[in-house]
Amino acid sequence: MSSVRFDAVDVVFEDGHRALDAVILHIADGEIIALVGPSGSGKTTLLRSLAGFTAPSRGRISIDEQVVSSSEHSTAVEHRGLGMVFQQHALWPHMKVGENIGYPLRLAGIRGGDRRRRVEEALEMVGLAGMAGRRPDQLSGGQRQRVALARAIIHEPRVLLLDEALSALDEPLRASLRAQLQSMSRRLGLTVLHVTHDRSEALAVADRIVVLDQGRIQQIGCPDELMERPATGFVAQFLQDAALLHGELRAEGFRCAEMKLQVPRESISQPQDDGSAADSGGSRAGVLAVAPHHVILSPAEGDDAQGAEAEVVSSLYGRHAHDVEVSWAGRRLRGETVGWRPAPGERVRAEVNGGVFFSGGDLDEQTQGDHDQAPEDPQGDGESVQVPLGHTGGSQ
Ligand SMILES: Nc1ncnc2c1ncn2[C@@H]1O[C@H](COP(=O)(O)OP(=O)(O)OP(=O)(O)O)[C@@H](O)[C@H]1O
Repeated sequence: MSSVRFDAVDVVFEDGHRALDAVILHIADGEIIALVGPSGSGKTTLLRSLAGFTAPSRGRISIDEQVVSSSEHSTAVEHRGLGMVFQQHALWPHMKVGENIGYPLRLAGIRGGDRRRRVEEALEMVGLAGMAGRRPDQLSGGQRQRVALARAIIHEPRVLLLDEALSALDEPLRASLRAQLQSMSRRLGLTVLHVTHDRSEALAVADRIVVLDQGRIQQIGCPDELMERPATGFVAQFLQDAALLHGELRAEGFRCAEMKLQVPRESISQPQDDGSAADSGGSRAGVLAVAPHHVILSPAEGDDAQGAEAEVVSSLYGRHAHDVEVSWAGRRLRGETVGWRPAPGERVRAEVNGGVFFSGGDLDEQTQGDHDQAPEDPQGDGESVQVPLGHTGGSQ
């Protein structure tokens, strides 16, 4: 329904913490944007500053070219024309479902049959037709969340803001609501800003994904772009659980001396290609981001066993491919196996058949987050490992 612009927005809290740092983000009318990043990266702050709950310290936020937030001016929350859904569905327990959903219309002075008709339409839109007379405590968690969604869209918001709106739901309900959300947003032409911890959800529903880290935008792009051309090692690690290997890129390929690893040049992509010294016979130091699909594992004793020896650390079942973590020359790498699932402790052969190279990459010790002796990521989702790579994208 509307376009949104963040122009060089900083948010610095009273204690001096900079939660948003020079954020530039232009969202087109009708676009679905997912906002992802590690805990504390500024996702909720970005959403709250668009909603009007948090004021920028610098820069401007506009909806449809109208400035709603700047350091001098702030449009009241209720006059921004936004719909919001949060993780915990905040329904009024004493009101029936229909009254909950119709409340924004009541405030706007829309009465009687017109209001009832629009409530029924909104209920139908979220798959709850005929439930207007129920009380919230007679609904399941997923149904309550859909009521919250219906209430957020009933007054045709300019922008729909979702903060972990599906996170409290279990699969497969979450998957079906995800699909419903996407098709409903398309049908209504809604502009959506969706904050989520769930990387696969972001890739599934969004037109473009914004990756935030420490208040700065690392990359903005459609799912294919982010997966195939991550702008930084951080993005590759965060979205794909890529391992970051230090080494040198030469004409013949990437070499990581520490792991005695050689990856052929033709299977390496370079987002920052700058007339490569390596192509002209020189070499460049940097980092190879190796995603799980680049790590080829095979049984140690097989006829066609190749590569280096590695030990299986964990082995998780996957519907399409099993998720196998190995310890290889003191490093932890995640790989995938199909039709064969090795057990923890088993010796396997490991090879790397590709990756994305980032030259320079002033990495500090935290990059070694997937080192054997480093503290492990407690959630196993890569989100608590922070990698400050020199290059920051911030591209549009
Ligand atoms: N009112 C505040 N005063 C000071 N610091 C704050 C305040 N609100 C948030 N922060 C800090 O700002 C940073 C960004 O917080 P924010 O809630 O936006 O992160 P997030 O990416 O949404 O995190 P999560 O995924 O854990 O919800 C965090 O370091 C947080 O501690």
